[in-house]
Amino acid sequence: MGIDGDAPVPPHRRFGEEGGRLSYGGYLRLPELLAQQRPESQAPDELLFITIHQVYELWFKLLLHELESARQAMFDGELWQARHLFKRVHAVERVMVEQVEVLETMTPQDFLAFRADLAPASGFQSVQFRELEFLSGLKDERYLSSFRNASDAELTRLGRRLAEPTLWDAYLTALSRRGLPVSDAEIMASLLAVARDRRSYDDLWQLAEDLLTHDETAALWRMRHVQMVERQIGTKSGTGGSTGAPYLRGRTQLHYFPLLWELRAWL
Ligand code: HEM
Ligand SMILES: N[C@@H](CC(=O)c1ccccc1NC=O)C(=O)O
Repeated sequence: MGIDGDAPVPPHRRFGEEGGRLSYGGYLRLPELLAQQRPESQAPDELLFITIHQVYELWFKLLLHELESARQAMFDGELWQARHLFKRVHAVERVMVEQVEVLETMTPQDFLAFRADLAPASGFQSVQFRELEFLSGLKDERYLSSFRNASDAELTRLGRRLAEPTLWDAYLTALSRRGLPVSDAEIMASLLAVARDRRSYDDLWQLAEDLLTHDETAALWRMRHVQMVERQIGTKSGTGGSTGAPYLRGRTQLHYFPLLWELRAWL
């Protein structure tokens, strides 16, 4: 209660100088961060190109952090916590899809002014992107060879991601904690049981839907990326040595959680 006896007053604290230890730029390491945009060419749009990729890599870093926590929450049976984190993951993923539009303000002519300077670098070599795929369940070891120029630390990270459990492994643990069998032969029946008995299993159902949304939004990004690629380089091959758009179109068919898609046919 407040001093006058009726209106409750929330406790609060006024912040002052606090010894002047932290500042905005110091806390956010802005001198370091803003020194990392260094174009290879004089082309005016290269700053945009670098900036957008760095922003993606920051989002990738956050996604890896949140998805690791969501995986742990599923292992621990704390499904509410996993769902809370997936909400954030989905929001970031939607931003990542929308952000493509910013790079599409660049004309192909302006891209060509610096594209040759980039080869053989390419998105192929994004370690964090591949980590996200591995963590989500798409473990394709063939990509390790595309990381010729990766540092030892990066290769170690990828190797660890290959070895560690995926989001799907964690979801299976969550199912079995509730007494549902998860062997290859029984998993579809368990998924169907969850779908058909929402009174008992709604949390598990909603969590499966969260996984599916993660899968779907990743596919949306791939589709958006390939549209941008066709707009920028048409049928040219990629600086990373692939066929370009045809290779990327093939990757839009991928699913992190194929059983959740297959489930639809059995419902
Ligand atoms: C002008 C814009 C862009 C063009 C023309 C482009 C083009 C390409 C091409 C042709 C590939 C296939 C690999 C190769 O042979 O090079 C590729 C792969 C990739 N790009 Fe881009 N890209 C663009 C922007 C971006 C952006 C903004 C990101 C965000 C990080 C990105 C991330 C990736 C990733 C992760 C891959 C690997 C995909 C996979 O293997 O499934 N790209 N890109
Ligand atoms: N692979 C692209 C070049 C490119 O987009 C790129 C080059 C260096 C670092 C990141 C890139 N982004 C995605 O592939 C191309 O073939 O034009």
